[in-house]
Amino acid sequence: MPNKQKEQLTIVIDFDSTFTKVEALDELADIALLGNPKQAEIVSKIREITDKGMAGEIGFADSLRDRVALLSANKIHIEQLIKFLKGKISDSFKRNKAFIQENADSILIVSSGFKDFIVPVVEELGIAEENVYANTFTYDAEGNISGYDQENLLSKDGGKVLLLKSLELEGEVYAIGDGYTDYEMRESGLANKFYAFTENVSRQNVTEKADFVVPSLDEFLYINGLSRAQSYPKSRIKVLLLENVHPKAVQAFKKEGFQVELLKGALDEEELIEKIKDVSILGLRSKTNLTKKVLEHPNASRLMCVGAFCIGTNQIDLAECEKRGIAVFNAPYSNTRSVVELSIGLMIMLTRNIVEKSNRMHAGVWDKSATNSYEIRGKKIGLVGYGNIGTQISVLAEALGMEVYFYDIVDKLALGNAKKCNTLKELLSQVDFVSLHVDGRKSNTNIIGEEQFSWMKENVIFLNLSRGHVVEISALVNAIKSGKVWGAAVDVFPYEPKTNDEEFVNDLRGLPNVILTPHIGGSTEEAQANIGEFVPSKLLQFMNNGSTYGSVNFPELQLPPLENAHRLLHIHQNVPGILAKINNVFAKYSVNIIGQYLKTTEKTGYVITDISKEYAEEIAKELKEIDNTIKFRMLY
Ligand SMILES: NC(=O)C1=CN([C@@H]2O[C@H](COP(=O)(O)OP(=O)(O)OC[C@H]3O[C@@H](n4cnc5c(N)ncnc54)[C@H](O)[C@@H]3O)[C@@H](O)[C@H]2O)C=CC1
Ligand SMILES: O=C(O)CCC(=O)C(=O)O
Repeated sequence: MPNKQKEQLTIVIDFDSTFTKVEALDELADIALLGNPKQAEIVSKIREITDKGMAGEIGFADSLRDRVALLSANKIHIEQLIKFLKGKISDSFKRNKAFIQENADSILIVSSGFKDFIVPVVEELGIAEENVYANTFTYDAEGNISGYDQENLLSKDGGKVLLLKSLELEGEVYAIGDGYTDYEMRESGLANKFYAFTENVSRQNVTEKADFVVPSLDEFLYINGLSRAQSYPKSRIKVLLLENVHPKAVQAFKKEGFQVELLKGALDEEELIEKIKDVSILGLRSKTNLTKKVLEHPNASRLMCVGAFCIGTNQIDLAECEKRGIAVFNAPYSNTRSVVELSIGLMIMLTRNIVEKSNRMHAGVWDKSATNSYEIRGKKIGLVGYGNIGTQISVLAEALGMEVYFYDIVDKLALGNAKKCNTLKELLSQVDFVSLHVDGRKSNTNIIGEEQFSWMKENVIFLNLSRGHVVEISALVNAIKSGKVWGAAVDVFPYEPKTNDEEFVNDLRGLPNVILTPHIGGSTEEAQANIGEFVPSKLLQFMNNGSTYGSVNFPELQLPPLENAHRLLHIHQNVPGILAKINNVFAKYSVNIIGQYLKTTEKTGYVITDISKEYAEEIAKELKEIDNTIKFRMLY
């Protein structure tokens, strides 16, 4: 973007918990006291003093003196600390290295910490030693810290104010920091504005005094119209994650600087309409329905992409999302193995009547007998749906000595010795186990009902780990009660409780040799951690560089990284002539196109154009105004 840098602006930046994520003296204590039996006690004492100082509860000079006295550190520890701190530079500072380097002359680091470790760290982003104002340690002959230069203004109470006064800066002075002493520069009138920096720490007594609260450096740069790494600060972009997705997902978005909210349970339509307000990225699992009604509500107007933290996407109105230029991603393989293992385990449990035996044991009944216990080896399993899950079960079941049959609406290659059936009836009428692994499309509603149970063999074992609406529950209940179905395992239900606090109500409750599980086919630590990484990575690629590779409803494009260019993303209805109109705008403004990518589906077109950094601001406006445009955004 054009650099609207202000004339004579000096930016005064704090070091601890601002430039870096941590309080350096606390970390130095950790390093220096390693192996000391009193380490925890001393470090906690130092942290307590730091916090009191930062909150303005004790004078700074006292806080510094007390902490240094507790340290017992030497030069070797300082070297270790520098290495550590270089890895702890705040994410938004790292992201905006270009701004910091270009403006290093007008940036001052003003800290009550110590130059000994601050200078090498800030130099990483191009800030020179002469722009660092901080304390200095004194050392004894062995290199142990013996104290600090007590003449330094920054070692005194109100040190930052004294220092700033002595500098006699001209022009505007903006101070950025997380502590009360940073605010004091504003209070004294020496800084024109104070920005409370909350990326790492947020203190109420500081934020409430600030002119602006900035969750990242991007936000500071955005507010002041300065050049920055993010076109729109991510701290202004809301991510809503539902259904207790894995903490890794929360971390992934937070690390990128987004505003993240995580809710434990699912939301119903009305609740979602309420919560989706201003949300750009939505993450959900199988229980939250993202319907047309939600999508067309004005509250959903900022929604850009959706992550299904699962395989199934039947809970999302994919067509409506596409129509609105919202890209949807899922995790097509991350929990496959978990469902497969559970299905195999359930088959064995049912065939051996284990649940009943276990329940009786808990009631004190020892019933050692082989009655109603069988092996699965040599039995026939029928897989309805031969996709990723169905085929993996096929391979494992065959390895266990089962004969595998499958039926799929799509022509699928048989793995191993599995036998393809041409109709559902052909499959159901000859197998001992029926296991459903179809997807949850609407047309699969009640594909197993009274008639289909009537085709099955007597004493069949029945499993549904696909979707609840695929099976007519009353028909299954009748089949179990009549003895047609000898055992059943059901993991998915037409209605599932929204949270763990809601009662599970279903006619399958209390029936013999029926294992009921709360939709946990994919709920293993491994699967959830995989999903928690995979889905955010797709959503972040979409947000950060426009890639839609792996999207389930959008033209798929894997884009190269954005380097030294602006990227213009234009989503439109797939009607003739849009590309020409887009390029006419570029031609009109003599824009140099570095790269252009186009992909369409039947209904939607997605054109990505990388242009050189000099451009006229009217271009974006004209591109947005092209007829049939659905969404437009710009990355740089
Ligand atoms: N219980 C749980 O926690 C989990 C449940 N699932 C469910 O399992 C489903 C299957 O997962 P994947 O195998 O990964 O999906 P997939 O898309 O690879 O396979 C589904 C297969 O079912 C076939 N199919 C669809 N309708 C059919 C019908 N009426 N008759 C016969 N075949 C039909 C499709 O052609 C496809 O081959 C998911 O869509 C999801 O609903 C997935 C993960 C966890
Ligand atoms: O874990 C979940 O919430 C849903 C799992 C599932 O059914 C899926 O992956 O499709």
